Amino acid sequence: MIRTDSLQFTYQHSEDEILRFPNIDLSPKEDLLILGPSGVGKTTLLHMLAGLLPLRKGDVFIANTQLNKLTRNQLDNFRGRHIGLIFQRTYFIRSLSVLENLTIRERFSKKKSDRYRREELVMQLGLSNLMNKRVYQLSEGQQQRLSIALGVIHKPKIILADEPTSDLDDANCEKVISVLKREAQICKSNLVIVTHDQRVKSHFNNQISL
Ligand SMILES: Nc1ncnc2c1ncn2[C@@H]1O[C@H](COP(=O)(O)OP(=O)(O)OP(=O)(O)O)[C@@H](O)[C@H]1O
Repeated sequence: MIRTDSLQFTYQHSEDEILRFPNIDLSPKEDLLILGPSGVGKTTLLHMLAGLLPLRKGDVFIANTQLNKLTRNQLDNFRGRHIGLIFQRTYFIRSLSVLENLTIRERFSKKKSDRYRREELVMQLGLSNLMNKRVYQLSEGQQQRLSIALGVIHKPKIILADEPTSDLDDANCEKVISVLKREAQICKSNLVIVTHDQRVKSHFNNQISL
């Protein structure tokens, strides 16, 4: 469940540009596609939903937790446990293996490590044979699939994906969307995608445009 109320954001040194966002109200397991042209504030909104940007105006509730009522530590713990982030630019530990990156992400969530879940997920994403490779040895496409695995391994309550398909050909775009939807179903989470990729539109009924 995700609910936002009267969200606004202004970046420091850009005080004349106020970004205003429509309210969001998602029931458990509901998907949302957020569309909009470059610069309109899609990434900013996603970062506010993830508690990565301070909420100066407006509220975000995730599974009945009001993000702006949490202390910094509580917010970090909440994000680690309950939010799955798939960024445009991914943050791996490049000198470690695929398996080590996944294990660290699992540990960070403070949830019990689930070997079956990990093996099933990497198989779905075609990463099973790459578990002992270091991240710098992977191709771009393999790294992108790993970023999805890292975003969902801990079964988050919400999965937030920023432009997950923008650099992909049509076949891989379809594949990534179906993997994300399937993971959201398995994790019983809300899936929120922000994109300007019009190919993704037909896959989601629930859409807002910024
Ligand atoms: N750190 C920052 N400091 C100041 N302004 C910023 C900062 N980050 C983003 N902005 C500005 O805020 C606005 C919204 O940016 P944002 O990245 O959220 O847009 P977007 O819709 O995700 O764009 P894109 O599709 O190109 O990724 C833009 O005008 C951008 O220039």
